[in-house]
Amino acid sequence: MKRARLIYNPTSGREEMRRRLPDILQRLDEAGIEATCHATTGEGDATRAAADAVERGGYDLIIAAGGDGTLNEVINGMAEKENLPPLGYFPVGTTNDFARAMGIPRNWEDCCNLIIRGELRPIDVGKANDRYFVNIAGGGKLTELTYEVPSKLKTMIGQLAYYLKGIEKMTNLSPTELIIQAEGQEMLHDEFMMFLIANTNSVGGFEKLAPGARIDDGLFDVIALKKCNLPEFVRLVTLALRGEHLNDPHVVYFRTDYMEVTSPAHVQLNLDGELGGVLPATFQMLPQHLRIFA
Ligand SMILES: Nc1ncnc2c1ncn2[C@@H]1O[C@H](COP(=O)(O)OP(=O)(O)OP(=O)(O)O)[C@@H](O)[C@H]1O
Repeated sequence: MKRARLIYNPTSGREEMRRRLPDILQRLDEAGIEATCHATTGEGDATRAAADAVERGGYDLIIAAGGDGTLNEVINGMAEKENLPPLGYFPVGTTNDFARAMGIPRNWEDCCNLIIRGELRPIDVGKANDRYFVNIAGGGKLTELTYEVPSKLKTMIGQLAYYLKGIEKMTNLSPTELIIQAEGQEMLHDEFMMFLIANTNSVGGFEKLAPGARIDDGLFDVIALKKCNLPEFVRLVTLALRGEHLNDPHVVYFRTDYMEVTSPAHVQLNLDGELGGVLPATFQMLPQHLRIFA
């Protein structure tokens, strides 16, 4: 028997794990994986549970079940440790950017099969100051959308909640002064609507925002949007839906494995859709730091 630690957020998405847990445990058990469970109780709990599991040892794999927030917390609990077991993931959140980028299915049975089959893929992990992210880091007014959507609203209406909040945000857009210094790039000092540091090509449901980003290439794809007005912004969103925004003069795009961002303003950081501290920040790539069933 293999031993797994399953860390799940019972409130994720439409509270799917609450209903599916017995089926999942049964399916894994039939395939020789005995899982013990930890239901998260609030912010930071998945990080503690994952760190505990790695420290205690004896687990052949760790499984995270929840949205991008839960996955991010589990990775934060694991990333600092040695001898990391591989990670499985049940994407039961609202947006599930990471799962989309990795081709991890939403259906619980397919997810179980992926873990049972045991095929592993190495993934890059980004480090922003002392926290970790796998999908995306960012800052600027536009990126504040993700953590302003209340959890109850997400449970009720799913992804629509983000769009509603986005429309509300667009009416009071304001730029932020940023200084961006990246390895191998000229220093940028300008007013930006936002900056994004992508590790995968799936960001906020936009599959083509960072079309060249690869999870295992050891590089961040950095996209920064310079100050623009509302009509310009709407035009850029339309271009971004088609993946044709990177050559626009308002858009700065490059790849790097290390960068520093500072600002005279108070700028909150967004890491995988959750609050992740404030600027100044250094962003460092940890190439192929984790292995995931995918
Ligand atoms: N029992 C709980 N009750 C309320 N919040 C919780 C609980 N357990 C964990 N959380 C918090 O909920 C946050 C968001 O959860 P998660 O990302 O799993 O789901 P989601 O918000 O539905 O999906 P997505 O992030 O894809 O929008 C987590 O980062 C965690 O801090």
